[in-house]
Amino acid sequence: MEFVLIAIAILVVALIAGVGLLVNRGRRTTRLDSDAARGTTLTRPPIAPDPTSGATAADRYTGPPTPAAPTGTEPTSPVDLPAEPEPGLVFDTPPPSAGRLIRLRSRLARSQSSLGRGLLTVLAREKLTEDDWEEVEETLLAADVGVAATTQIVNRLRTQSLVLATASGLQLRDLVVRELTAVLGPDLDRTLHTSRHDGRPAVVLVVGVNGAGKTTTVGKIARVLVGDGKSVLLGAADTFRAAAADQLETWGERVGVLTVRGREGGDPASVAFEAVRTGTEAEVDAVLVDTAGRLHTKSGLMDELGKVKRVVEKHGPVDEVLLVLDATTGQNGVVQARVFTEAVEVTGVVLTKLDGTAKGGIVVAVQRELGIPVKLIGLGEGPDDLAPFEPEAFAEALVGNA
Ligand SMILES: Nc1nc2c(ncn2[C@@H]2O[C@H](COP(=O)(O)OP(=O)(O)OP(=O)(O)O)[C@@H](O)[C@H]2O)c(=O)[nH]1
Repeated sequence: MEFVLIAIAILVVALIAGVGLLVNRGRRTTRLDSDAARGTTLTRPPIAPDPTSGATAADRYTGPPTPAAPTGTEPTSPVDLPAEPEPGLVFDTPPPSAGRLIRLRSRLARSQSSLGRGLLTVLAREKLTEDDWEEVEETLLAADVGVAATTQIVNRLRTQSLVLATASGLQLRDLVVRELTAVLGPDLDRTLHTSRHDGRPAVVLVVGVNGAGKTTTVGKIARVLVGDGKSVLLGAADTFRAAAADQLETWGERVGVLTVRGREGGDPASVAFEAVRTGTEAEVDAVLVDTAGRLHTKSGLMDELGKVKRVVEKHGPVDEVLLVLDATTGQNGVVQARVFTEAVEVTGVVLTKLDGTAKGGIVVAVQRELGIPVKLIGLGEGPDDLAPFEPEAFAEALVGNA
């Protein structure tokens, strides 16, 4: 009887070990060296062993493949070994970011039909009455453009009533595109600071409320940068939710970039610090740090965010603090944003889920009320559904074809 019990116990242990090995296949998480924050680990993408030495390629891996440097210039990263995926595994090669808004413009269909089409339908009427102008105003307000910008657009269109009366469909469309572009802040600086400078990587901190799309956005930005030929390292400073770190590692592994993560419930500032330290040693172009979602109404959590930034700044200034806002939350996003800007100096907004709303005008309200440029927009759940924000292309997409 005893033998049977012992045999069963051995079988169970062997089974658990086998399942563990299968689950972890392809994921290499190693503890960082002794001066790393307690419990912080580094996940390397799965890559093939180097047959010429005892060490595996993973041991020597320092970043994703570096694109060929133009002749006469030095490569920016010390990568001496192109990362080769394990046999059967291939890193994704994301498309470059240029022109994405135009390619993804159909995702704005809901805003296009209610805002763009709505405006054109009213303005095309033969003689515009007071009721018609009220309808124009309501259309803009319903799309969350905001009161100030709505007044500006209506006033400018009214002064052009004579032009409107004789305009062709195409001229009318161009006029509406022009007026929408004007309120979208065409002159704001939307540069995403993700290039190495002063011998260190650019550091990007991503913040926002729960479920806004932060982790997804960090993953998408990593793909944009890899697609544009840059080397990246990810920091999973969302220690609140282990699944968020897993999610980020998966994004990283798909394009061959490293992820630094911490223990669940650990200190997010330590993880962020370690991520920047590791990225600096690996000489990557940019370190992207994901933070936990936090309610703007919880002052303790907002203080924690301030601490994460201060600790990271021990390495040097943070280059970008991107606030991720869910476009479907409408004007509430503006309220959230105001509180976040009090805790950390936000340098740009990423407006996600614009594909799922008819309120594309929220871009205008966010920028005007906060004075912070929208730098990127999320247009879907797909890995490459993130586009740099371009006012004119956005206005064109909202209005559609005449
Ligand atoms: N339709 C659409 N969905 C999006 C977009 N961006 C993110 N999502 C989805 O939004 C959900 C939440 O995204 P996460 O990235 O997990 O959000 P988070 O802010 O990191 O969440 P917490 O860590 O809980 O705070 C996911 O289902 C994403 O696929 C977008 O641009 N469009």
